Amino acid sequence: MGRILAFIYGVVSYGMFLGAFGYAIAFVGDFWVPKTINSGEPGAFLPALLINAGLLSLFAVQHSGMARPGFKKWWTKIVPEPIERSTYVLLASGVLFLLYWQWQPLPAPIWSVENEIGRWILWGLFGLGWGLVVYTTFLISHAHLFGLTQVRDFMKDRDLWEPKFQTPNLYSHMRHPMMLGFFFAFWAIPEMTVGHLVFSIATTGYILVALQLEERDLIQAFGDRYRKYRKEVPMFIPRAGQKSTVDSKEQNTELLSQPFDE
Ligand SMILES: C[S@@+](CC[C@H](N)C(=O)[O-])C[C@H]1O[C@@H](n2cnc3c(N)ncnc32)[C@H](O)[C@@H]1O
Repeated sequence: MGRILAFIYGVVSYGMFLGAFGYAIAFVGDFWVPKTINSGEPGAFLPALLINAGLLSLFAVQHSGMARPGFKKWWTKIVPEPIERSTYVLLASGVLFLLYWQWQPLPAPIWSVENEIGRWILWGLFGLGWGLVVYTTFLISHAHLFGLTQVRDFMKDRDLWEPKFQTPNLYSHMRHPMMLGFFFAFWAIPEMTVGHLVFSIATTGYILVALQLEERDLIQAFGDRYRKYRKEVPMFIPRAGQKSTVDSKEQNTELLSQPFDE
């Protein structure tokens, strides 16, 4: 019974993520949904800025803090390991909904692209960015990233599957294609407002810091193979004719068996 409930919990958390992710596209793009990054009655500048900074900080602390091995080691004493990722996904989605709800608009324009072709190019890059984010989740493991593999394995009474070091497809040319997608999604905007600029600068800064933490954990888990990959493959901008020579099939099993050790 507990295993079925855990599975249902995982699926519900995943549904919340889908809602939060879909809403993010319209929120950032300023279309379709009732509350967007620029909609609502603007208030005083400083309080609005502080509220937005608080919302973004809450997201950053939850998102990066709860992803650290040290935190997981402690957290899984309270939350059972099979639903740890689903709980992370659920809380991240909840924080995102709070951000959409409480975000304060700062609608003063920074730039406005009037040229029709220029606008289409920017919207194209915006769409490409979100598409890249979705696509890359499937390259490593979509189901594991959002906790579905874990609850399925638990329901079927199997050992929990851990993702291995991988360099498939785009990952053999750049280390962080998903974050590159977010950069396009956050910056390729024909009508840039002060509020949107605050959002784009803060999220870009956050991603650059969060990636340092992620890579530290990847080195901890995969050792020299990740170090070599890091030397060969740039973070975002691929080098012509160059790709990773690290064999991601050859697994570093002794390190992977202790993913929570720091
Ligand atoms: C949200 S994904 C982002 C991946 C990457 N930073 C990107 O921008 O494409 C984060 C998860 O991917 C995992 N990850 C990142 N690169 C990986 C790789 N080459 N092989 C396996 N897992 C990886 C991290 O350990 C983390 O659990």
